Amino acid sequence: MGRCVIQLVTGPAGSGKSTYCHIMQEHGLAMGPKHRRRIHVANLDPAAEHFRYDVSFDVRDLISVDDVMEELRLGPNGSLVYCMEYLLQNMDWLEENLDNYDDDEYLIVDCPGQIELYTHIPVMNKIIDQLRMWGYDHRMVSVFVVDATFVTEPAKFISGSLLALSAMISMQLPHVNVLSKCDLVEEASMDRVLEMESALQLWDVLGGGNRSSSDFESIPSPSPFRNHFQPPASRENIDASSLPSSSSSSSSSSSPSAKYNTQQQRAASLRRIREGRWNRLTEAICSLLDDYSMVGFIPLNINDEDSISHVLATVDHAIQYGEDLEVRGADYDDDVGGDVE
Ligand SMILES: Nc1nc2c(ncn2[C@@H]2O[C@H](COP(=O)(O)OP(=O)(O)OP(=O)(O)O)[C@@H](O)[C@H]2O)c(=O)[nH]1
Repeated sequence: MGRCVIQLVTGPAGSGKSTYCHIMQEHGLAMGPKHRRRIHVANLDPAAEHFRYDVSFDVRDLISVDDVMEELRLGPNGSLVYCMEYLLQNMDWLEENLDNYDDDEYLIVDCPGQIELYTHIPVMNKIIDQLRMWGYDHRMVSVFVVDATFVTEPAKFISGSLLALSAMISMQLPHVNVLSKCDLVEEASMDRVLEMESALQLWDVLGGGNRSSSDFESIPSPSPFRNHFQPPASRENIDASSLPSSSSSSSSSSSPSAKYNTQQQRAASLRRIREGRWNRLTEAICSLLDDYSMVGFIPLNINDEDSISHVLATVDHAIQYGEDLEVRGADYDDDVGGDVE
């Protein structure tokens, strides 16, 4: 019984996990003769509906969300949790399927994306622990897929980074974050995002920082960032005493439209104060991500073979897959008289 290499593919719903699995399977077969690799793909998502890859084994043969919803009359989320706990109690099913692969084989597992399965009800972590006990400890890598549109808006960028961080910490495996759907993001904008050296810098360029409108002239146009952000007023200029008070509204005018305008001004001032605080909190989170170099993303454009190769090479590197194959190269054989296997 061997211990194949396992890529566990996770990420939010709809982020492109199944597409990633399909693309990698096709890419493995399309690689040159020296590197060609048969990539097996298994589905571990009991709620999956359609996928385009060839499935090696499928958890829905054991249990599916549809069956649980029908038989136990649970909702979709409760059914998913039930299915994963059922899998945990029937791990011999998984062991039997994994036993079909040898040491040199490569398996990608399309996992459910719900973050609750990794944090609140850490059922996926228990499955990973069991895999460790079966001897896959140094044979597993996690690939977290995030939609590229996540990094083109400040709030989504922070949310995506924290989700990726949370997945990395909970799974405790070599970890690669993949930015999917890069073909859908305008090239100029994507290049600019990828040029950024830090989360803080990216946050600033996306318009999250406390900046003046002139700073935004440097963002190339057309750019999705420009549409999504109106720079907030400077924090220093806002304090509670500057807010229009309700008493001033009655003294200035008693007409309904004047009252309405004053209320609008007050609401706008309060919103600016909140934005100032929110920016400071977000900057602190970005600094934390930067200080510990915790989150990075590898872009994936499924229409570009070089991009797919780069992602696969990065994942291989994270798990040191293929390092033992390097010594078999022709150059090395020549150097040592061809004695080395
Ligand atoms: N253009 C483009 N579309 C993509 C890409 N990746 C995924 N999609 C589309 O995004 C949608 C969701 O993709 P899936 O691969 O099913 O995403 P998923 O994460 O497996 O989804 P769930 O398993 O339902 O959570 C589908 O319509 C895909 O065709 C990509 O790289 N480029």
